[in-house]
Amino acid sequence: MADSIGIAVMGASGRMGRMLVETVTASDKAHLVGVTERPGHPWVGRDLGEATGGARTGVMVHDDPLEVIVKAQAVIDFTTPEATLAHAQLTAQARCVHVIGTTGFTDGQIAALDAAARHAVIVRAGNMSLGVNLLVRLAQEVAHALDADFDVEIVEAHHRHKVDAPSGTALMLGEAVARGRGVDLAEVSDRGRDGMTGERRRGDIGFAAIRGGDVVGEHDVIFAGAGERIVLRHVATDRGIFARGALRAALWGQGQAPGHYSMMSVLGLA
Ligand SMILES: NC(=O)C1=CN([C@@H]2O[C@H](COP(=O)(O)OP(=O)(O)OC[C@H]3O[C@@H](n4cnc5c(N)ncnc54)[C@H](O)[C@@H]3O)[C@@H](O)[C@H]2O)C=CC1
Ligand SMILES: O=C(O)C1=N[C@H](C(=O)O)C[C@H](O)C1
Repeated sequence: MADSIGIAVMGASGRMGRMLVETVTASDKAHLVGVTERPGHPWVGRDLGEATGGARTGVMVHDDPLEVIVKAQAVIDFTTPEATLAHAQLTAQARCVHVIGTTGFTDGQIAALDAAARHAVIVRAGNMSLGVNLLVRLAQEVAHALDADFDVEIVEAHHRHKVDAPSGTALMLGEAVARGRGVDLAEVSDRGRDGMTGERRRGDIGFAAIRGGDVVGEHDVIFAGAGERIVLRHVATDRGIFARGALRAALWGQGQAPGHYSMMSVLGLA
């Protein structure tokens, strides 16, 4: 285990938490040093393996994040914005790499993460997959090549349990299009059309969200012009792509200077 880094997974019973535990456990570059769940969760105080109906692992489920952060070289966090913010205070104090997959932050919450990143390495992305991060780059280039004669619409679909919209990925794609056009997304973002909306405003970037069933995550960036349409699409069929990206970020973060990084840096696309 000399070269293996110790990882803590927050929110271990979640859809992503389970996938992260599996991915870290299977890795020869990292090992699990602890996991957490929210206070009151039935897994708290139990052995992780037994909680999932398997054999004992010796890894206990804690509801106190500090218990696991002090043992970890990297924390992987796909929980809620409030929990992630609380974790960021502790990872900054412990100088521990904090990989954040959580989405749905307010601008104020992101500013708080910027402050924590003055002391520790934070890698945060609304989508940790290689494919989506490449799509972000492509969307920026296509937006740069086209003018506002092409209307941009970002359409995303997710499972029925997702609580935030637009998705973190849709916002990454919107930011990329805005960057490509040299505009501020906040000035041109058009979300949640309903009723007598009036005609589409030239240059707006539209967002639409579909929720249903067990859709892992699908994103289209549509450039709609007169007589033609370009559609850039990513379809996720397995949450393993996000977990593998998060583990890669945790390994990449070791030895980096404090800062608030994205997956673009991890993947060498920055
Ligand atoms: N960046 C990326 O690549 C991806 C990001 N996500 C994001 O990750 C987040 C989680 O997604 P899911 O796993 O689908 O949700 P989930 O609801 O299945 O899991 C979240 C887990 O966090 C736990 N939790 C809540 N508060 C906690 C606390 N204070 N301490 C410890 N655990 C706590 C919950 O009990 C739950 O088990 C969402 O924001 C989602 O959008 C999801 C997939 C990929
Ligand atoms: O909640 C999810 O499931 C996902 N969330 C991320 C997002 O908000 O974009 C990434 C992925 O699409 C799955």
